[in-house]
Amino acid sequence: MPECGLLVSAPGKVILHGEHAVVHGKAALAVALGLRTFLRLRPGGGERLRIHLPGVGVRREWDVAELRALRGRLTGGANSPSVEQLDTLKEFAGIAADASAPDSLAILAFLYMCLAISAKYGDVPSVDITVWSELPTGAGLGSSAAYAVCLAAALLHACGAISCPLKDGEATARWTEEEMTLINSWAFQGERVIHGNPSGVDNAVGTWGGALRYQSGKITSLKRVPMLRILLTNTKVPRSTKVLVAGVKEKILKFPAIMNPVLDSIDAISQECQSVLEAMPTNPSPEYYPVLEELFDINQHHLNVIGVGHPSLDRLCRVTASHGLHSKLTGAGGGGCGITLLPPDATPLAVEAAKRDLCACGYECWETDIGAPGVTLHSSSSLNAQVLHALSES
Ligand SMILES: Nc1ncnc2c1ncn2[C@@H]1O[C@H](COP(=O)(O)OP(=O)(O)O)[C@@H](O)[C@H]1O
Ligand SMILES: C[C@@](O)(CCOP(=O)(O)O)CC(=O)O
Ligand SMILES: [Mg+2]
Repeated sequence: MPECGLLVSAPGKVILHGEHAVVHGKAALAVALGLRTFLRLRPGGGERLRIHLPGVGVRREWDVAELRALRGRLTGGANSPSVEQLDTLKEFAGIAADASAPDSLAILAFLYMCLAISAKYGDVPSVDITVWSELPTGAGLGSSAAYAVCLAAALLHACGAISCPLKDGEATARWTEEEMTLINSWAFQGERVIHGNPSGVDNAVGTWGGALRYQSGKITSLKRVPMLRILLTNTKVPRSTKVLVAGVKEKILKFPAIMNPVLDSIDAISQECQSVLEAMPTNPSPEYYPVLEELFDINQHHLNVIGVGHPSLDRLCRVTASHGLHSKLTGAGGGGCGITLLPPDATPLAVEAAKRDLCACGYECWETDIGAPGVTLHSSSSLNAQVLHALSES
């Protein structure tokens, strides 16, 4: 156990193309966002394990000996959470069998990861863990994966399975490729608890950062990523990734001959978009944008066809179109966030007018950097004093 504790962070993500299709073996293009989730781990007292998750209103603690005994009861499941294991954890934590509330899923993912990691690499650590985020929860920006990546890194570190790469005087450090692969694989298990059947793209972006193509577990960095300006809009309509992913599966099973070609088409959109992005100079001129915009429009229609649209997202697309801008949903859809491409020749006036009209719908919108670094270890002194203050207040 690190004497002085540790602070880790992982970014959220934006899927440019391929959400849902990626669950069914198609390609997705995703970029890391400049909005992050942070986890602080400190040595605990009195053989207790405490978690504080202000984003989902959770403050819980357990006896380490009790968790060890619970771990002994979690047989089966091999390398992924089984229904029986999750039922045992729900019973232990007092969570209803069909619970899908944010706090329940967060506790369940934590308990599963903590017990599975400690069973493999060491003892249940006596620590205090606090997780907070700049990302909206359940809005399509991969908050679940950023949470799972932070937990994986911190718990693997606490159990001694990965090193402390931070050198004296450094503000941040990254783990080795091998260690990141391990973090990513455990984060995927955490995503499984929250999503049911995740593709793995979100935890891959949370771990590796940057911009990548993901298909059936294969992660490829994009050769070149132009400076894309993207406007993010949160419709604030709540939805659950797990429910939406399950709905798409049902539709594919019901209408395979109709739905599979749509997924193939989404796959082709991802390929086409990747070719355009890799051909674009870092500071792209407007000529590349009409194709990117058309791909956004086509994919948005496809996502409606597979049943993950929402009137709030239709409205978002209509509002931005009235200012000559093109949008699509991002992430699981059904509400949550949309992305709007901001070409270099979009006038500041048009962008401001679009933002104003989106806000008038009750949406929240903001521009953020893309291609941010993946999971990162921070020196505790680099933590913004204000954030610490906010945490102590929450
Ligand atoms: N900061 C956080 N603290 C605790 N749990 C979190 C946090 N962020 C996300 N989660 C978990 O992830 C779930 C949201 O995941 P999901 O429905 O996949 O939406 P998204 O990943 O798009 O934000 C929440 O219900 C909660 O269980
Ligand atoms: C819909 C999906 O493609 C992305 C889900 O992203 P989010 O949880 O809505 O941020 C599911 C997945 O890839 O596991
Ligand atoms: Mg998610």
